[in-house]
Amino acid sequence: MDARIRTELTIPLSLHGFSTVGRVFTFDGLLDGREHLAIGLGSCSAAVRGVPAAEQSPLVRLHSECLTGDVLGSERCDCGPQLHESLARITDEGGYLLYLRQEGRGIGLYEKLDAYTLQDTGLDTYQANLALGHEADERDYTPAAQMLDALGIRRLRLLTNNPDKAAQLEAAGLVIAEQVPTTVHLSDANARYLAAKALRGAHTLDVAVGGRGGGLPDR
Ligand SMILES: Nc1nc2c(ncn2[C@@H]2O[C@H](COP(=O)(O)OP(=O)(O)OP(=O)(O)O)[C@@H](O)[C@H]2O)c(=O)[nH]1
Ligand SMILES: [Zn+2]
Repeated sequence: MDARIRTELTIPLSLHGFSTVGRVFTFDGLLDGREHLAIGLGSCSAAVRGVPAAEQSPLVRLHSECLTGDVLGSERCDCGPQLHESLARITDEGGYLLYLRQEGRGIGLYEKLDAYTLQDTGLDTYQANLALGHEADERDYTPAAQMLDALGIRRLRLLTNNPDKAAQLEAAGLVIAEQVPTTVHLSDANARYLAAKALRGAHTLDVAVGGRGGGLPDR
């Protein structure tokens, strides 16, 4: 199914003292009917329609919504610092941040918070999803592929440590010229979470082999 750009507009952005300008795109025809956004930054903050993008490889981040991390600054996960890092790096190199409405790896906010309460009893982030009757990760990046297609992007550099994002975009026909890792934003509060991602979620996080104080715990 094809999607098309519905609206584009320029919005000045400021987060944790970092200011930039975003070209914000909305879409019609996205597979899951959710209100995902694409934000063009740096050299991609100007209108892009009609620009041949075939030979370009913009830096692209698929950022899954995390209200607790992105908005409230929760330290249980690394989403807030990753969002900040992504805005800065993409502004610098030129590309897009796709803000995907996939709260809680696709299970929604209330279910994620229920999963947090289970994690407080000892389950890891994936076990908690399963205990609630969900998949460990329910995200489908088909709408992201549709958005990139609507923006005229066929080839990109993907800012992620999650190989599933690259695999799903490639399966949708996009060319991943490079998988660019994000910084590992490790803190005492998110150490168990990042360890679970590295050990059980196959994320390519250097913390799995080192970390602070002799390495991360097993969950
Ligand atoms: N179900 C659930 N979702 C979580 C939890 N912690 C964070 N999330 C959600 O996970 C998503 C972010 O996924 P991450 O695993 O941090 O990162 P990623 O997007 O898979 O990979 P990167 O591109 O490397 O950052 C957001 O939608 C968060 O709301 C948790 O404990 N349980
Ligand atoms: Zn988060």
